[in-house]
Amino acid sequence: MTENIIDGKAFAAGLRARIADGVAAFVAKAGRAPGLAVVLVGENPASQVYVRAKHKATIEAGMESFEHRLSADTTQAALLALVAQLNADPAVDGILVQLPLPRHIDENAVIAAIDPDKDVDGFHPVNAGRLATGIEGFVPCTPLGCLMLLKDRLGDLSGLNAVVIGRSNIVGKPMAQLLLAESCTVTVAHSRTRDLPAVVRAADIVVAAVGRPEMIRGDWLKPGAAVIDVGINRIPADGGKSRLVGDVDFVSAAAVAGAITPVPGGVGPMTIAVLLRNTLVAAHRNADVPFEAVSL
Ligand SMILES: NC(=O)C1=CN([C@@H]2O[C@H](COP(=O)(O)OP(=O)(O)OC[C@H]3O[C@@H](n4cnc5c(N)ncnc54)[C@H](OP(=O)(O)O)[C@@H]3O)[C@@H](O)[C@H]2O)C=CC1
Ligand SMILES: Nc1nc(=O)c2c([nH]1)NC[C@@H]1CN(c3ccc(C(=O)N[C@@H](CCC(=O)O)C(=O)O)cc3)C=[N+]21
Repeated sequence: MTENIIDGKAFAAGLRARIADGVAAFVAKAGRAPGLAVVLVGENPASQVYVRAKHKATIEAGMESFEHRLSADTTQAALLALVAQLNADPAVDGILVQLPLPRHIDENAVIAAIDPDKDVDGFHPVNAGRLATGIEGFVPCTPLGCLMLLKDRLGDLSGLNAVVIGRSNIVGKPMAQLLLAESCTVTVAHSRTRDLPAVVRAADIVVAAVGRPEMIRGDWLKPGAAVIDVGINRIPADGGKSRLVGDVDFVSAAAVAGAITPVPGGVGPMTIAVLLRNTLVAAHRNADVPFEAVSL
């Protein structure tokens, strides 16, 4: 049974192709390419992989990529100075500071320093507030990518019971806001939730953003539920290697779910495609060019 698998990788490739068309149209009108600045502090191996993937996708979409790699001992003041420089640079439409940051740097202070209208991650409190109050702004890439996959598969989501497992500022909370705005009945579960399997069993939509390998099992699910697995967990595999698994036990869940995203190849590729989408939207706003949203 493979028809219930949601191919995020293919959906993301289609989205990136539509974005590339949008970039070409923007260049024709504005006389410049949209620009994305990515800041990486330190040598976290996973972060290096993501930053490389973002750079490649940015170039392939026809955008300008500005990469800033800083050493792990960079001071908070130096990072804030770089953010201020990027805020003031007219060639930079979007700014992403890769998380996590080294422990001696206050992530909230850095996020708050980014110009909200260049905050293509949607992490700034102004954008969180806009999302919560229904004002247009930047929506975090991972939850917006999850919503796109859900709407593509299910159409209208109104009235459905949705459970979001996880309440982080970058995934769980904005995911819950997006589902609420689609008129779902939303439950947000977390580490203090009592009887999580029973909560999950009531859900038509399950979004797992926990960071615990294969925690959500098929026998927790309501048959036919749509399952979106945000988790990215690297676990040991045979031969001293490692492999990537989600927060959902894919084999048991796929036997019960009506639709399910795999890991890898599900939500991860969507995150990067939506980052490009947000950057294209930012470029239109910054250049004062009207944005004709063609299913982006
Ligand atoms: N695919 C992608 O593009 C992305 C993937 N990720 C992945 O998504 C996952 C979540 O990321 P993130 O939101 O940043 O993680 P956080 O660690 O910030 O948040 C995890 C959340 O899960 C909750 N939680 C932990 N244990 C349990 C449990 N046993 N039962 C129920 N809830 C629990 C925590 O609850 P509490 O608040 O009570 O502590 C917390 O709210 C990770 O695997 C991460 O790698 C993240 C970003 C992008
Ligand atoms: N400021 C900031 N913004 C982020 O959006 C951000 C961040 N910091 N820090 C880390 C998380 C994580 N994240 C992912 C992006 C792509 C994949 C992705 O493409 N995953 C592939 C597999 C990649 C692999 O093989 O390792 C997949 O799931 O198919 C995963 C995770 C963005 N994040």
